[in-house]
Amino acid sequence: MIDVYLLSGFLGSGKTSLLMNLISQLKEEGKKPAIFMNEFGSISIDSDTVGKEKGIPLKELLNGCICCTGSEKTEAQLQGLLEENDDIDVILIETTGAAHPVEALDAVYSPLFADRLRVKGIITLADAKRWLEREKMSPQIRSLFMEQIRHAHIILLNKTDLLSESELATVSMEISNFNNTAPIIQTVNAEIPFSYIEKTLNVVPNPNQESIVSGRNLPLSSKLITFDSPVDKEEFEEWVKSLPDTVYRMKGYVPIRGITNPYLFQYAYGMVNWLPEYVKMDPRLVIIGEGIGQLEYVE
Ligand SMILES: Nc1nc2c(ncn2[C@@H]2O[C@H](COP(=O)(O)OP(=O)(O)OP(=O)(O)O)[C@@H](O)[C@H]2O)c(=O)[nH]1
Repeated sequence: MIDVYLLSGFLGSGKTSLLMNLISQLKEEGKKPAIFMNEFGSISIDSDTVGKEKGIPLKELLNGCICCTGSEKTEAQLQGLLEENDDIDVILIETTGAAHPVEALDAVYSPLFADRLRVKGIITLADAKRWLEREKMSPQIRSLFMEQIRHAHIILLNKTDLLSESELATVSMEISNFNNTAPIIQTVNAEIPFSYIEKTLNVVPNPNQESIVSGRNLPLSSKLITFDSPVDKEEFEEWVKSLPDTVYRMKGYVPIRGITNPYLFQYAYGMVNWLPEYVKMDPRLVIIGEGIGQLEYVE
């Protein structure tokens, strides 16, 4: 299993700085990290910087952000990365600053990789100065900025050098009230030992919950459901409608009674989408949401 870490955070919060720090630490430890990056538009300056680090596989999604270009493309990219490099230990994903954490998670978690990738969690860079000035943001941007912090499994309160001690105390307190499950680490230039991140996110997963995002009391988690036998499509859709609205995303291959191959099933924001598959995929479904550990499909 390859460990996957998602680096989240608003535009300019320090994600690239963190990525560079972590790469050099991992290389010092003799590990082989791979990087997945995404930026809006075409060639990004960030990828040029990282490309200078020799010997690290870099797959960049150039045509938009990792989360909105469709998961097939991400899956293909990940597949390529895994095929070309069979000795990767860790994958670091720098999500675009405009990504919602659920979308970022969604992009890396595919039923295709359930046996190969272990998503360890989301590390969010929170720009301390921007937090203080968040009232100046438009409501939509502010909400994204705050969602990234709310769903973090570890928060790096970055750019602390730009704040006075009393401002820093205020920001730390406000953020810990806002997300009371993630540890908050004050950083400058996103300097943090990788061993801390590894240790914090390294908890033994509960085998009953098949949690893909491991960790204790995490705000966001995922769950894998496998199907032993084909289901009735209408009953399945009824079940989908009955789910709590803290289920944000589902995708996978659902075996339908009377149809040869499992259908590709997608669910996002209340919308359901079915697509026939020409290949027989393993019948399993991934659910991403909050408080979903006990969800089961029963006909
Ligand atoms: N003063 C200060 N500047 C910082 C700190 N961390 C990062 N910066 C600067 O902030 C700018 C953005 O940092 P990046 O690491 O590129 O942030 P990013 O989140 O990758 O940015 P985008 O790719 O644009 O979303 C750079 O000019 C950094 O040098 C910090 O702790 N203090």
